[in-house]
Amino acid sequence: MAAVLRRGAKFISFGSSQLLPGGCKHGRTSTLSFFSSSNRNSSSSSKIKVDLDGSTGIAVVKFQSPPVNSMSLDFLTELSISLEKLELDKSCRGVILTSGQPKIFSAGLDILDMYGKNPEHYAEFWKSVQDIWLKLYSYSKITIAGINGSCPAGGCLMAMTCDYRIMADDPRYRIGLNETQLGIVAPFWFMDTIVNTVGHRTAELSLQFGLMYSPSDALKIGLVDQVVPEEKVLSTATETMTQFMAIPDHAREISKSMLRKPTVDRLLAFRDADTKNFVSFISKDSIQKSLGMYLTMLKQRKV
Ligand SMILES: CCCCCCCC/C=C\C/C=C/C(=O)SCCNC(=O)CCNC(=O)[C@H](O)C(C)(C)COP(=O)(O)OP(=O)(O)OC[C@H]1O[C@@H](n2cnc3c(N)ncnc32)[C@H](O)[C@@H]1OP(=O)(O)O
Repeated sequence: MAAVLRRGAKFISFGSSQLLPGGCKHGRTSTLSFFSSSNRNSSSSSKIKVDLDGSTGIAVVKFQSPPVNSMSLDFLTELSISLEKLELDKSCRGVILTSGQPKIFSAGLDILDMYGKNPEHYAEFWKSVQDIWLKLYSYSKITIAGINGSCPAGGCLMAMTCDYRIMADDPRYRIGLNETQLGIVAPFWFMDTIVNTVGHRTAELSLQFGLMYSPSDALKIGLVDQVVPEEKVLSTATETMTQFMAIPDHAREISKSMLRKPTVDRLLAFRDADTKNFVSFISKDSIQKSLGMYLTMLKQRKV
């Protein structure tokens, strides 16, 4: 997996990979805001901000982990706690996942959690990735992803767990499972999720090439359900949520569960083996070396 850096171009190459077109640089500080109206229930951990509107039953869960909402162990833990609280909250009927960072929904798994750590850390990290997928893929409430930025790999996986995906119409944004472009293989449950979303043939091409789709191409293959101007992502998500809410909860919930249970059960059955596979794969010297080079390239990239 030789790494090649093409500076000055729109993409960076890692092995045969292309990084997403970017150019945006992000501040590292975050601003927390609070609502005081009696119908709103807001909470904010350092990386996840939750705003539950008691009058509509809709919670907006905003990722606020600068610069790129990468899914670190801390991020995943905070997200998991927030989702658990909302699932137990009877006043919440649906959750919109979106980003508070400009131009990025989520950069996927945090590479720093997969690099230079010990096997115990890799196992803990991987279990938290499995946990968030299990939670979201079998979430009883309605989930909508408001994809207001790029969304590679783990970011795409998280969006695919939702019941509906709305993406901002910006040709610079990309979404997809690009693992093969990084020289790694998407785990079987990532694969199951994309097969369930876009169908087997499209998933085959998508996974083998590690394709990253523009919003309009993602819409064509059914990876997202709607593409709207960026400023309308949240309002469209709210309107769509209202349509889902018109369906009796129990009937919708049972339908979702029946459709997704076999996929969920497959990970549950092989969870330990999957963790062992991940730890042994990510601990390999060759993989660590490649991840190190990839990180260096990300940090050096100036476009
Ligand atoms: C046989 C079976 C065996 C099973 C084994 C399974 C193995 C498979 C394991 C896991 C599957 C992997 C899933 C993943 O999600 S891997 C992560 C994939 N993500 C990416 O490749 C995205 C990389 N990032 C980018 O392309 C860009 O950063 C961007 C388009 C998201 C944003 O671009 P831009 O706005 O220009 O920002 P910068 O590139 O300048 O980045 C800012 C800052 O953030 C750091 N960074 C970016 N992405 C990550 C990341 N995923 N993790 C950690 N850090 C990240 C970047 O390095 C910059 O840092 P700084 O210079 O210090 O500010």
